[in-house]
Amino acid sequence: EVFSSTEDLKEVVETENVLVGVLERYIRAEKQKIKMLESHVQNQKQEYQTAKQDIEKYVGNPINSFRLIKRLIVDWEHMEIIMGANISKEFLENITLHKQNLKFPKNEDLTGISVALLRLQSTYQINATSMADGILVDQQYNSTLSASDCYQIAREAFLEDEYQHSLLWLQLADIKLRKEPDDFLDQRDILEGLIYAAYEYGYVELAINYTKELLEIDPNHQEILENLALFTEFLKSGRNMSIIRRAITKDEKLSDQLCRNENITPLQFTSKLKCRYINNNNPFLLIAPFKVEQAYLNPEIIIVYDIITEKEIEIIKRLSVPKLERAQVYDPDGELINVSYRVSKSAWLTDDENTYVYAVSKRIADITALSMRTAEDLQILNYGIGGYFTNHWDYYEEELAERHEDGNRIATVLIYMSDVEQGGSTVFPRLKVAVRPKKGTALIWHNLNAYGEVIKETFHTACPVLVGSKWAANKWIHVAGQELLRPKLKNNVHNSHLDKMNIIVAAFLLSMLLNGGSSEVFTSIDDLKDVLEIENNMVGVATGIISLQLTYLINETSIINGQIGGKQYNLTLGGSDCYELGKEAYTSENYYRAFKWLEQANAMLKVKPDMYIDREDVLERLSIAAYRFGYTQSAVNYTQELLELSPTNEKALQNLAAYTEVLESGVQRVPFLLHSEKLLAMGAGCVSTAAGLGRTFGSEGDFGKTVVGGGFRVGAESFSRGVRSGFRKEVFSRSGRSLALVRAGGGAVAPLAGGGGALDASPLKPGPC
Ligand SMILES: O=C(O)CCC(=O)C(=O)O
Ligand SMILES: [Fe+2]
Repeated sequence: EVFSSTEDLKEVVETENVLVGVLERYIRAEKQKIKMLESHVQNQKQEYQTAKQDIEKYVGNPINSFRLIKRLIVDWEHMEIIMGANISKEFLENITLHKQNLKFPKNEDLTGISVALLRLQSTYQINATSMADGILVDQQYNSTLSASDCYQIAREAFLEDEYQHSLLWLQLADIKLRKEPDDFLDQRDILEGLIYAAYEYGYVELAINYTKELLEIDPNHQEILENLALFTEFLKSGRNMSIIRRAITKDEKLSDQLCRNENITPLQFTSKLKCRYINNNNPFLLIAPFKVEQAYLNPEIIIVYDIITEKEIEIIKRLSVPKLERAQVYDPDGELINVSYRVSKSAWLTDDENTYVYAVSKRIADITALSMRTAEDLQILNYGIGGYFTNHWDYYEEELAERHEDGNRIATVLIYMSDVEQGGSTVFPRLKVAVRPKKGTALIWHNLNAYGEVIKETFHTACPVLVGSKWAANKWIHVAGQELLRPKLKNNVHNSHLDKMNIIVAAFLLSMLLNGGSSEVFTSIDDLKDVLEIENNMVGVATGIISLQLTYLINETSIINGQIGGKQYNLTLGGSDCYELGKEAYTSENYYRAFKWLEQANAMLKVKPDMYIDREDVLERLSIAAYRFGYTQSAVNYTQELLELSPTNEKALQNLAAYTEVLESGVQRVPFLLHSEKLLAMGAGCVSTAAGLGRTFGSEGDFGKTVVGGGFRVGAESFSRGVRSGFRKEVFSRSGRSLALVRAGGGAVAPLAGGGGALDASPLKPGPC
């Protein structure tokens, strides 16, 4: 099947080119044959003319006699051979071979593309005449349809029981054929079609008229004569044809309107929507925040600009092309099936097959503040002409959701990887929202609310592509794995465990894993260990604690002193624990939390050294975390402290120079804090409310302040990935795997020293995008 994606159709264009080549060679060969026959015929004619003047004299010449006889025996035999040469056979075989090896459309493609045209007609309200003249909505294109094209569409419409469409296309074919005769189409074919289409549509009288017209041309057409009798009898009986037309639902009507850019939520409502920058307190987003526009407030649908680069799009498209297959949907039994209401091709790309795919997933995690652990692979979509996906929800319904081990699809990230010339919008009929595809932009929404319940208003449609090609990618994020990020979230699978998954449990885990714990604690959380899969997993617990800190506004000191969830626990943290937490925050690029934990670690280790921990390591990381978060003065101070311990540390000296230069340049690096972070920074205690969904896309407001950095994104410095365990000293400066900011050959960190274009101090402005 080729009609459902532009990518496959592109290859079909090449197929046609190859076949045209074969046809041309065949025509040349046939012409050559005719040419040979012609020259022989000319010679013979000439001989005859000469002979005719005096036949007796002619045959009296022995040479002439010999040539006459030879011509008729030998030459004539050659002529017959040439005449009988079946040149076409070889070429036809060649064509058959090409059809097998090249991408070649089948009958189902003709049906598919014809049905697509009918769909475009009804969604975009285009009449057959306009379409045949190349007018699509309000654009004139210079491709038009001939009589036989119109006839073919009518035929397919008839086979699809679309009799009204069939009738209209046949009438058009009729008009066109009268103006421009066609080798492959006969007036009688059209009339026959008109008779049946009119009859099936319930226009019996019209069917009779066409029958009479056909009988004028072809008076002995037996079948038609019989029909005439039947039709006339039917008309006399006074009965009515009962035409069954499918009722169109309110959602369908609204979707069609929205696809046409009609009936979109009024402006006075949308004007309340804001454009903002998000960073989710993620340092990467701090450096290069994403521009976000709200498409709807509640449920929130956001549009994130420039989520993916041109290069990433190109690579992702290239990777997916060989994998594209007809997109399927789940039937109620959970089986994947082809359906006529989803017409596109799709391919799945895994994070580990390509760094660009991984980079996109990682960025989605940053933006949504959701874990990608149980997210589905990236689904790439390519729609052909008329390709669409009718109203649906992305979440699984009822039992299907219960059966899915990672829970339901909590959120959808739909990335547009192309612009679409006409059509192809994503529309939400119940919200009256329509979004036009824009290359590089993503549409993000939650399919489930904070309690894990489905949001029915997310019903949506991918409108048929009218002109152009549509590339998109879906990332579906699942419930499982979001427990720490979405504490209120319930889902069918993990419900019972999630109820227990609260701050107290985190405290238990903390005490167990960081301090050895007590047997009493062990038994009470035994069942949870399996569910959470974090036994002996320092990273998991550390990440969990950092997330919980933000959700419940627990500052470092409280945790260190065992005050969690309004209770005093019999656990305290030492310098090494704080260092572990700081390192983890650093690794997950949460430099603010890293700074806070490492500051604690440094202070504690100063008073009470730990034989396994080198305070230089702590200070180096601490100063870099400070710098990355925007605390340049602290970065300077801690680097100076490091230099007190190790005055010749080359990298520390270079970093100090770099930090000082930034400070002196006067560029203000004002850190962005989420509301909850601000409260935390102000020393608020434990509060009972969770941050909930509001956090997902960051809070509004402060982004107008100075943000340092430029370009699309600053790449991740992954020095500690993969060496999380046993990582102590070998990772740090002395091992040569530099953490330093100043590195030869650039690397991930923006250049700092003079002339470095990356330090763009111009503030980003709030306001509509
Ligand atoms: O392509 C679009 O605009 C939407 C696609 C979609 O809704 C889906 O694949 O689930
Ligand atoms: Fe969808």
